[in-house]
Amino acid sequence: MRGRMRSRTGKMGAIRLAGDGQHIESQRGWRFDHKQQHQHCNHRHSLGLSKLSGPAVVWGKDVGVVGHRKLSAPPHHRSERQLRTSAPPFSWRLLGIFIVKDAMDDVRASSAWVAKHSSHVFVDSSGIEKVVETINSIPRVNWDFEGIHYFDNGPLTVQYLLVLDALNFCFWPDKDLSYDHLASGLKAALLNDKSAFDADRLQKYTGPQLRELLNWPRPLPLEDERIRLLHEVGFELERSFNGKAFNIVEACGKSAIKLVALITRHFPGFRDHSVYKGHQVFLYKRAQIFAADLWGAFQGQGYGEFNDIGSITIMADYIVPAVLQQLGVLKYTSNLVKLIEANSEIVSGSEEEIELRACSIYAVEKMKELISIKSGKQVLSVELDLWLWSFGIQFPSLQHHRTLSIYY
Ligand SMILES: Nc1nc2c(c(CN[C@H]3C=C[C@H](O)[C@@H]3O)cn2[C@@H]2O[C@H](COP(=O)(O)O)[C@@H](O)[C@H]2O)c(=O)[nH]1
Repeated sequence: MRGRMRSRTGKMGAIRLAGDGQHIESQRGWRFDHKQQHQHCNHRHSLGLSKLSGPAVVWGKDVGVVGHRKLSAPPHHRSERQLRTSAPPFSWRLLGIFIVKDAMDDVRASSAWVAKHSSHVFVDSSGIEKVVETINSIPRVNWDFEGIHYFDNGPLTVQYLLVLDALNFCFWPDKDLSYDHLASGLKAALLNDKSAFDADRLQKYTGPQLRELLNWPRPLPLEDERIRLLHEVGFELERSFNGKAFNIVEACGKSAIKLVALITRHFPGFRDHSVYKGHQVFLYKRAQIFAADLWGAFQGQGYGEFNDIGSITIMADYIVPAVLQQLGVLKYTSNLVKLIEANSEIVSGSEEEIELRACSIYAVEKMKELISIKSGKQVLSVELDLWLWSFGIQFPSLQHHRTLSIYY
């Protein structure tokens, strides 16, 4: 497996996973060993990173290497430029190696596969045409249209959004609970105590403490899972990213694709995938919404600047499929209609559940293509998602499918 790494100086160095599966090697003479935790790296082109020390990711085309880098010689008598050019000895603690794939290509391709083989949910192309003909332009919905999110234009907002999206799932079992309670509850908690989402604190919350933080009077749906995921986020943030979510974003060089790859690589709770008719399907709802939320909150600037924001698909949750069905874009079998109307639980990982989510992604990708053909306008899936979702939540009577899931 081969890839290429671009250093900060713009020079290219090939990196590859060695045949023994134990080493990452570069043409420029550095080598990581899985077995040894500490490596010395003396080549000035080898890391190509913006910082001299701290958590860092080296990106190749196919391989990513996550590490924590420390200067082992004191830098007091050298300028930063000298340090870069005179090959200082870095100590590099290897944290992980992962295969870089275009996660959103996986989402798009596997959703299309499901749509082609589906048995319970069908994408109606005439329904898509009607929607595209009826709406002259997609209404622009402001990201924080509800005014419920924390925003300070800095790193704490990134920390807030990661915690928010780690818990952004399955509100429906409590009929009074919604996403708004989570977003505004976490905001109030942070305004009250700026250290509430520090990595060490995240690892210690209990169910009752989370309820208290959100000012929610009774156990939350899937509360144990929510606590497990909070701990996971705190632990991995501390282990690999100096406790700070902005380090994850900074490591991705303005790429949403890399961000989704890194998040799903490091935080198993975000790895939203399943097996459908023997085929692996990737939907990555919460990982993608984290990128979308950054983009929306920071208005495409700073921590929200992604050169490839167009690669994100819609976020397959339980609201958007219901809206698409109302619009005539999705058609269900009568059995599935009965299940949804009776509020029966649809098992997580069942064909029905995967089809509902994957066909929604596929349908909106098709809608996007048609808009581009008809009007020449390039709309983003993120924009279509926010439009469909904000439309759906205005109708509390909208009947959606009910699956107990940590993914959405
Ligand atoms: N596709 C999609 N699904 C989304 C969101 C959001 C919130 N995004 C915020 C970002 C900017 C805006 O200001 C939004 O406030 C939540 N959800 C999902 O909805 C469900 C909750 O529904 P209910 O129980 O009625 O609150 C649940 O699965 C949740 O994960 C979205 O944007 N797109």
